[in-house]
Amino acid sequence: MKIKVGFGFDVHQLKENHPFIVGGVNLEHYKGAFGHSDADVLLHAICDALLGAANLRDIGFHFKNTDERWKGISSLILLEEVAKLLKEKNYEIGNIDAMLCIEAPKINPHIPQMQENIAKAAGISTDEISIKATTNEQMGFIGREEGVVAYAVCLIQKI
Ligand SMILES: Nc1ccn([C@@H]2O[C@H](COP(=O)(O)O)[C@@H](O)[C@H]2O)c(=O)n1
Ligand SMILES: C[C@@]1(CO)OP(=O)(O)OP(=O)(O)OC[C@H]1O
Repeated sequence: MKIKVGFGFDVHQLKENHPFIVGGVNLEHYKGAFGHSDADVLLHAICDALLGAANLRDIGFHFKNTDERWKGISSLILLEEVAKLLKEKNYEIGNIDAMLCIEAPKINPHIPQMQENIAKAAGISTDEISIKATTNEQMGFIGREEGVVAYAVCLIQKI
């Protein structure tokens, strides 16, 4: 069986009075992530990990940030499209492990809902989706809440 690994990274700026959507969950916070889409940093890192594993370029290659079709779009839809691209290449997703670097708010209470959202969009079990979070101990741009970061790795296999 051919197994491949993928890695993804994303960063988004935080701005006041913006929605803060992470893993398809709308977090209550005084700041939110800014981007062309809904700026879901977790889903973007996961999309890039999946695309990378299948050697299918990256999220910006498939969904250009100048294309009006993707303006404000839910990244759950982008993840669904990425899962379709992998299926067309006869890959199934094994597991995903992701790390969020977000100073605030607390992510832990929202992880089960994020797992549900990602499982539905990617077509895999919640048990195959791990999400973790850390602060940046008040240091740097993450610590000052100027931005947020996510990393993800995944395994995929040929069907
Ligand atoms: N936005 C966050 C950040 C962290 N967590 C959880 O808190 C633990 C401690 O975080 P430190 O950065 O102080 O090490 C971390 O391991 C997470 O479980 C969180 O839920 N949301
Ligand atoms: C998702 C896309 C497309 O709407 O826009 P953004 O929300 O700005 O996100 P980014 O992580 O910069 O990635 C790729 C983009 O093309």
